[in-house]
Amino acid sequence: MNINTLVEQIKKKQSVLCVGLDTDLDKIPKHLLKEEDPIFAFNKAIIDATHSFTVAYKPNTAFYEAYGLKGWESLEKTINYLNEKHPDIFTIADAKRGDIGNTSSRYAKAFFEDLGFDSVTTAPYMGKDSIEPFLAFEEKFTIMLALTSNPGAFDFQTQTIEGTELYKKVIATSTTWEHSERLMYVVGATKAEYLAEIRNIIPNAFLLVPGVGAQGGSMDEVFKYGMNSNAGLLINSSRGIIYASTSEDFAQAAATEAERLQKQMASHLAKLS
Ligand SMILES: O=c1ccn([C@@H]2O[C@H](COP(=O)(O)O)[C@@H](O)[C@H]2O)c(=O)[nH]1
Repeated sequence: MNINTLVEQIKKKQSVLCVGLDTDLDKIPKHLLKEEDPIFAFNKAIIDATHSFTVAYKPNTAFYEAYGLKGWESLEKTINYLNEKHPDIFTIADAKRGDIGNTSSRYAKAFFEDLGFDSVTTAPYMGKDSIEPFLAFEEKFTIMLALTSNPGAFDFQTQTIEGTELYKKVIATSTTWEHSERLMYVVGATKAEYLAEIRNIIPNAFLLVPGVGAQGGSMDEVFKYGMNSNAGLLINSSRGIIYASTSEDFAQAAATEAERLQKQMASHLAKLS
């Protein structure tokens, strides 16, 4: 996808909402378990109910890989459904990959070419040659973990090395790589107070921000410190939306929660031209 399409969608829908499809057979409504593919049936119902409030969907691949071949088929059906029905909605494979170059190039092929996602999340710990194979793909985006939402982010990411916090060094270094314009960054909503400094390093990049809702991050703080002139944000909610109800009314409840978040976002996005 072209970045302009994403920005147009944000302005049109007055939303930066990303719905996380972390679909768990132990949590979805029991009546769906009799379907041939309960995971896809659930995802389809969630997509049908929420697409007008959202600009992105993010299946976390762990929830599909956990069910082996069947899970991978559900993931493939989900991305095919999104690409056919909603080609203007941005798709994220939350897979957190990254390996030596020739292995990373296989991951990039799998998510960008074979499955057809617009973007994939990557872990930058192995450095430039582990990320470059993803950046080689035109009109695809590589979303690098920068400052994550979990408590363990303080173990390494915020540690100071030679006078600079590691996450800042990672972000700044990545801006020197070829095709760095195809990079986006994960910053947890639970770390919103760090966003102003992150914006000093990458004023124009899009940030994928998980951690509102179940993890306790504040959406208002994310907008306050992280918004740029294109919005520059994709704010993810997974459990808060898809499990808003675990009964037969789950899709309607998901739509109600997605609309509530979209309205909150619209009040901030109104400031954009
Ligand atoms: O720093 C990170 C990176 C990724 N995630 C993922 O986002 C969703 C969050 O789910 P919620 O249910 O809205 O808490 C999930 O897929 C995580 O693996 C993250 O939370 N933090």
